[in-house]
Amino acid sequence: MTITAAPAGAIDSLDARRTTSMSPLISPALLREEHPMDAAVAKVVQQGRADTVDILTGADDRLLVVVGPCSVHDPAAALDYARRLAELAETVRDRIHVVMRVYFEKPRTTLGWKGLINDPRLDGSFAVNEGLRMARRLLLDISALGLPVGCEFLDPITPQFIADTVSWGSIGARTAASQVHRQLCSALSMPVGIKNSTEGDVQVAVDATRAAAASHVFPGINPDGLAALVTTAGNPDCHVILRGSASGPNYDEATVSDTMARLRKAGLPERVIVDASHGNSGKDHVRQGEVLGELADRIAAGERGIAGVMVESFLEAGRQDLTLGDAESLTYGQSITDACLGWDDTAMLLQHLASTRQSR
Ligand SMILES: O=C[C@H](O)[C@H](O)COP(=O)(O)O
Ligand SMILES: C=C(OP(=O)(O)O)C(=O)O
Repeated sequence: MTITAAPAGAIDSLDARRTTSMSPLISPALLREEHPMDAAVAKVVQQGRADTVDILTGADDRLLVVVGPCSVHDPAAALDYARRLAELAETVRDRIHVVMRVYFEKPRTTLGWKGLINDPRLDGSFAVNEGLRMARRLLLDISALGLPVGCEFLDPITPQFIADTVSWGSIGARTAASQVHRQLCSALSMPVGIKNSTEGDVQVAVDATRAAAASHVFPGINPDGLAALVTTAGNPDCHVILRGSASGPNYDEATVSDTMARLRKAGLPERVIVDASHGNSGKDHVRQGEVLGELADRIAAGERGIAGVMVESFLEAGRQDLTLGDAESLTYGQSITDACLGWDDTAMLLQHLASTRQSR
C-alpha cells in the first residue's frame, strides 16, 4: 500500500475547524514574578490552611466560616468588603475561623458572565491576562489584611497562577463528578471542599473526596506554562460540602448523618461543611440567615460533624443583572451573580454564630 501525504493545509482543516483564534497567555511564573508573595502573606496563607485542617480533624474546636461574595466583579468593592470582614474576623477569632470567599471563576448552568479572570472588563472582551493579574493582586491584597482566602477552582490551568495564595479551595456542584477536577484536587496544597451535585447527589462528593485523596498522574502545565506530566501525592484534606439542590435543602440532621455514614463506609473522615446558600436557601439570600440560625442551634446542642459553613455575602444585599459593556451603571458592592446577604446582616449572623459557639 502506498501512503500519500495529505495536501498542504488539509490536516489543519481537520483539527482547527472551530478554533477561531489563539493568543498568548502569560505564564504562571511571570505572573508570580510580577505579583510576588511576601513573607507576611505567606504566613497568613499557611496559618489559614493549618487552622482549616485542624478544624477538619477536630484538633481545633472552632467553626470554619467561608464567607464573601458569590463572585468578585469589582476588586475595589471586594477589598472594601475584606477590610470590614478582617476587622470582624479578629473579634470572633477565638470561636470562628473566617476565610473570605474570593471567587473568580463561575460555572454557569448554561451561559452567562464566567467571572473576573475570564472577562475582567465585564464587556465580553475576555482580557484573560488582565483578569489573572487582577485576581492575583486582589488575593495578595486581601491576604495582607490577615484574612485567608478561599477560591473555587474551575479551569484546571488557573491554579498555577493563584493557588499559592489560597487557604481553602472548592470544587463546585457542576464539576464534582469530573475526573479532571478530582485529579486537580489531589495536587492542590490546601484543603478543598467538594459539593454535592445540583441534582442533590451526595455520593458523588464522597466519591470525589476519596478519589482526590489518592495519587494521580495527568497532563497539566508547569510554572513556565509548558505542557507537563503531573504526578501528585493525593490530598487528604478534601471534604464534602452540602449545598442542597433544585429539589430543596439538604442541611437537615438526617442528611448530615447519612453523609457521615457514607464517609465512614468510604474510609474517610466524618466531617462536612454546609453551604447556607444555593439549594439550601433556594437562592433566596434572606433564607441564608434562617439556615445559619438553625445550624447554630444544632451545633450548640451538640450535633457533631458540621465543621463549617459557607455564606454568600457582599456589601449590599441581593443581586443585580449585568449588561455587558455597561459596568458603570452597576450598584457598588452588589452581586452580579447569586444574591448575597448584605454587610449588616452578615456581621450580625457571624456574631450570633460566635456567641452560640461560646455556649457550646
Ligand atoms: O454560585 C453561582 C451560581 O449559582 C452558579 O455559578 C450557577 O449560576 P447560573 O445557574 O446562574 O448559571
Ligand atoms: C457555584 C457555586 O456553587 P455551586 O457549585 O454549589 O452551584 C458557588 O459556590 O459559587
